[in-house]
Amino acid sequence: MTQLADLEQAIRQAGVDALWVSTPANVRALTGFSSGADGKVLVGPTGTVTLYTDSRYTVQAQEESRVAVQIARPPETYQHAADALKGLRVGIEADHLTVAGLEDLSQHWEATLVPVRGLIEGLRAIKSPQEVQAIREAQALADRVFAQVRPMIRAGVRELDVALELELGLRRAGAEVGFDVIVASGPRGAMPHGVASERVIEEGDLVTIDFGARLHGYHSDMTRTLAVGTPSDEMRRVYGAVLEAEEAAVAAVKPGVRCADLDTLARGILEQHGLGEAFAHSLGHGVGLNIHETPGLRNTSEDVLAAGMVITIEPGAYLPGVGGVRIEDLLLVTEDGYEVLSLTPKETV
Ligand SMILES: CSCC[C@H](N)C(=O)N1CCC[C@H]1C(=O)N[C@@H](C)C(=O)O
Repeated sequence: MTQLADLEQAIRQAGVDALWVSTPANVRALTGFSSGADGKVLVGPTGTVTLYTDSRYTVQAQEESRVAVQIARPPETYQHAADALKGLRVGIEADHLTVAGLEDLSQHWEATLVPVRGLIEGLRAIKSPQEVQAIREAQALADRVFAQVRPMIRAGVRELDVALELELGLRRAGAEVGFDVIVASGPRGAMPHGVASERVIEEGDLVTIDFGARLHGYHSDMTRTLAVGTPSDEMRRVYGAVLEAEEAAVAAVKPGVRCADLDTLARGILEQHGLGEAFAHSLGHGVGLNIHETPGLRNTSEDVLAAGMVITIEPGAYLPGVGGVRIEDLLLVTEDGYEVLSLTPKETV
């Protein structure tokens, strides 16, 4: 729910007079239209916001959109906007607009098209109370589903069946499945994005489960690594190291902290345990309409934490041929620190 005043200021700062929005999550954030992928938005030079979509969505757009709706298909969409944009500098979303899309706009508009990056994404990083509530509910629902499914995670069960139960649980509770469920057991745990396979979980395995709900468009995200039976001493040591890094990074979350510094903190702890090389991804990310959004908690990030951001902290260690561990919490950055939204307990391994 991006505020119009903030949007106008960001557009001015980007040095453009108007903005053509084609990124689905940005379309949704600006308008409330839930089929963002089938809509485009023009923020005009006077600050007027128009949602363009086609006649399949007439009723839906009228019900959902907070802004004026124009039903049209390209090329009428472009022609409709052309007069208002003559001679202006119009921002286009460089991270999303295709080369073909750029050609179409150039053909129809007598305007200077200026690539902009991350303009609306930056505004979306700070969530409104309503957005926080949607994420909170999505995570609470995911926590409940995890508790229901937990007893079936044992030796002899396929990863796919664990994923299916999680998906069914989310669906039954009224949510969507936020992303392909990761269930990575035994040596498959060495794959950070090891989506559930036909592998049968064995005694002594660690099992990494990373899943999320999507509710009213907003995601949750959480990872737990569980032990089935007694894992090797090596994997128990790795688990302890990842837990230490996770807890230290969570404890350091507060407004004003540089995301790059948080990544360095967690990475440093894993390095002390000889697992620096094994931490094969960034520490975390913002969560909202997209599963991965601003801020980026990685060592090259310029982002700084601010109250109202919803982020993950998810260090991991991945040992090819052996296994892996990841522990992830979902956090709201508050005025004086943080609130952990993912309430599923971490197990003793
Ligand atoms: C396909 S959505 C995966 C959600 C998951 N919680 C997640 O964000 N993961 C899993 C391990 C790595 C991490 C990830 O994909 N991080 C991105 C932001 C990166 O580039 O490091």
